[in-house]
Amino acid sequence: MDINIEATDVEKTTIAILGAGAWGLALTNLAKRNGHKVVLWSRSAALSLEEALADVEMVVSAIPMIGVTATAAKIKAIGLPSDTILVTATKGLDPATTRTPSQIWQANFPNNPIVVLSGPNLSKEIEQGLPTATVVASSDISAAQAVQTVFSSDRFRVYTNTDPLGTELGGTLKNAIAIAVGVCDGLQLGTNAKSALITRALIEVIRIGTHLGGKTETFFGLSGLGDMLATCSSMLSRNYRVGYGLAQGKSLVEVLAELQSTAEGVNTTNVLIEIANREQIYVPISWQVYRLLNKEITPQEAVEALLERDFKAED
Ligand SMILES: NC(=O)C1=CN([C@@H]2O[C@H](COP(=O)(O)OP(=O)(O)OC[C@H]3O[C@@H](n4cnc5c(N)ncnc54)[C@H](O)[C@@H]3O)[C@@H](O)[C@H]2O)C=CC1
Ligand SMILES: O=C(CO)COP(=O)(O)O
Repeated sequence: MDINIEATDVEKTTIAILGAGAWGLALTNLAKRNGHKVVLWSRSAALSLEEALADVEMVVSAIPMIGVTATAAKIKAIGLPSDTILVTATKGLDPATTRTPSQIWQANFPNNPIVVLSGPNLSKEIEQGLPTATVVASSDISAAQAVQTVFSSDRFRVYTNTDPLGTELGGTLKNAIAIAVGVCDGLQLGTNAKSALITRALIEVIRIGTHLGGKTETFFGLSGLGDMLATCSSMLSRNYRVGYGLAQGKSLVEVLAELQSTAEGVNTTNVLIEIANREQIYVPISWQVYRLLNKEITPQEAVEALLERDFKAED
């Protein structure tokens, strides 16, 4: 049954949001607009992590992948009540362990409910008040519903889901694909090529994601196809802009310096290829992105390599 949530009707939650980047700020504004009490914490804040976490019912991590392991360890040392809901909004893979952020949080807090928040959520559009939807996924459905209540509004439609890993992997793996599609557009290969690339990339994401434990149907939802379409069609996507910039002949260092913001797809592609090599998963598109990012080929050679492969069936 659909429930229409009015901001004024719901109980107010005390929340710590970690990471004061574009996504942490957008999530803070969404929760505050619903009347929840939000403490926004960042590494440079005057407030200590311990102070930020005092008496909160929910912790939302919008920290980039690079900071997740250390932050989770710090919070573990501080200690959290086992009923505090941990929400992870990071889209990345840990280079040291190849784990997802939710797996890192769960390993540190085995008794706490963990919820993944992911969807087609370009933060700039959300900050402009434009409408979108997202997914909150957990094996603990009441925790997912609590997060749904915190963030839902007439501009931000939040769906629950019981496949946290699939939800998280959709949002993470599409960043490598957004780089590939940025290259495609940067080289002006046309709408047919872009459509073919996104469609074949979805098959690739499903192949990897289901191998790692996600459910096929999740990748056809908002956090899979939905997020892939958003990031593969917008200059607001940092990952897309990485590919676009490389196609224009810029170096990766130059492109990242211009962005001055997190593009998780660079690290994710490297970790993904480590996983694919280890577990023998066929990832032709991500493989070409990997070779391009590691200066083994040019953008043009990456396209040629994809088109020159052996004939195969569409599966
Ligand atoms: N911006 C967006 O539209 C969305 C971003 N995300 C994800 O959210 C995460 C954060 O992204 P953004 O906020 O956009 O990045 P950002 O580049 O705007 O901000 C990152 C923030 O994290 C801080 N930070 C950097 N290294 C850190 C560390 N080692 N420990 C703690 N904090 C550190 C930075 O000081 C900065 O405040 C990424 O995983 C991204 O994929 C997810 C959905 C939407
Ligand atoms: O994940 C995002 C939108 O859902 C943000 O994409 P970028 O990290 O590529 O900007």
